[in-house]
Amino acid sequence: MLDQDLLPTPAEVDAQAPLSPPLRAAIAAHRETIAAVLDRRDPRLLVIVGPCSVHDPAATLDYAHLVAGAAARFADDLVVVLRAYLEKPRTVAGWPGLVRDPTLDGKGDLAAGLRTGRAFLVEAAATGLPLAYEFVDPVLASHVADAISWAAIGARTVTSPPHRQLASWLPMPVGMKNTVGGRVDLAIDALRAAGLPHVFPGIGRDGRVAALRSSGNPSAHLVLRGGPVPNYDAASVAAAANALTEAGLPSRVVVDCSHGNSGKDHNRQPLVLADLADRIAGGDRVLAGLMLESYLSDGKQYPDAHPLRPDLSITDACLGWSRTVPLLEQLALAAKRRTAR
Ligand SMILES: O=C[C@H](O)[C@H](O)COP(=O)(O)O
Ligand SMILES: C=C(OP(=O)(O)O)C(=O)O
Repeated sequence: MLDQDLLPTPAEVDAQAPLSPPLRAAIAAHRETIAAVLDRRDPRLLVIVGPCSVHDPAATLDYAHLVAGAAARFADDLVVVLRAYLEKPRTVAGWPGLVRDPTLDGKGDLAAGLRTGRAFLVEAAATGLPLAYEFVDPVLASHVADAISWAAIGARTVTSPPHRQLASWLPMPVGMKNTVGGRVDLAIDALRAAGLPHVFPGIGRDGRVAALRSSGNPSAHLVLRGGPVPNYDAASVAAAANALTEAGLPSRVVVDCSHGNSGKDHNRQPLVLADLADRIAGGDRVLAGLMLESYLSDGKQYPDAHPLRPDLSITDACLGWSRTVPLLEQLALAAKRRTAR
């Protein structure tokens, strides 16, 4: 029995689910808008919102249309980006995401996962929303990167040199998360590495292993996601901003209201957000953006639930859409007040 399956190349998945020229132009414009928010050339607030993971593409597209409606409504004050996460980094083990296990049964049909995932990204991009993606496996980056407008290097991979080098090559702003243990200094090391040019092995469009050459990511930034204790409070954000300045980096941060900042309790996300919204309304300009884990319905289910609900997260618990809309309103008002100051 063969112990390997050949995967479609980036060019092959692109040919099956291509991005049209207008969509490519829209993605280029989204990347520039997000970079402008991070540079304070655009006074709006970045809001990265969406499910922990995509397990049902059709239901996630329904959710994306709701987000697109809200994004248009709040466009004067917010730049809303959809979490379109197709790979999940697990602490030990667990469902690794749609690309790695599209049938959710452990079969690991990566070829199908890449095709399904790519088709989802193209449809999600067609809603007009910028897409956010955590690049978990650098080998798969070239299959999806052209559809993505904001990237994360996550808390479990931020210390990895291949991920830092990948970030230096990715053509969109990349958020580096502090580690699971709460280390912000290691994320700052990652930002410094991502800002530099590198030559490193990766997968080219034809699927061959290639020497990729990067010129450094000009829009890499810090994402505070909490650790054993939260780090969204004013003192932690100020300490992170000082550390960024000392490292010669721009002092702007994105704060993740979920993960270590919510203790993985989705009911705490609105409390975290309310605190941040107050500070933004009060004129805090270090806070460039926020992340929220939100989906159609509130909470989560186990991935082996029968029947599996399309509208409920199978990884981290999310806020339901009806609880998300008032939070977007709150953030839009806070951003408007900050701009008016
Ligand atoms: O964001 C999702 C999870 O927090 C991440 O993939 C880790 O999950 P785990 O600790 O349940 O493996
Ligand atoms: C896994 C995630 O975050 P973190 O790396 O902060 O745990 C995520 O955002 O899905």
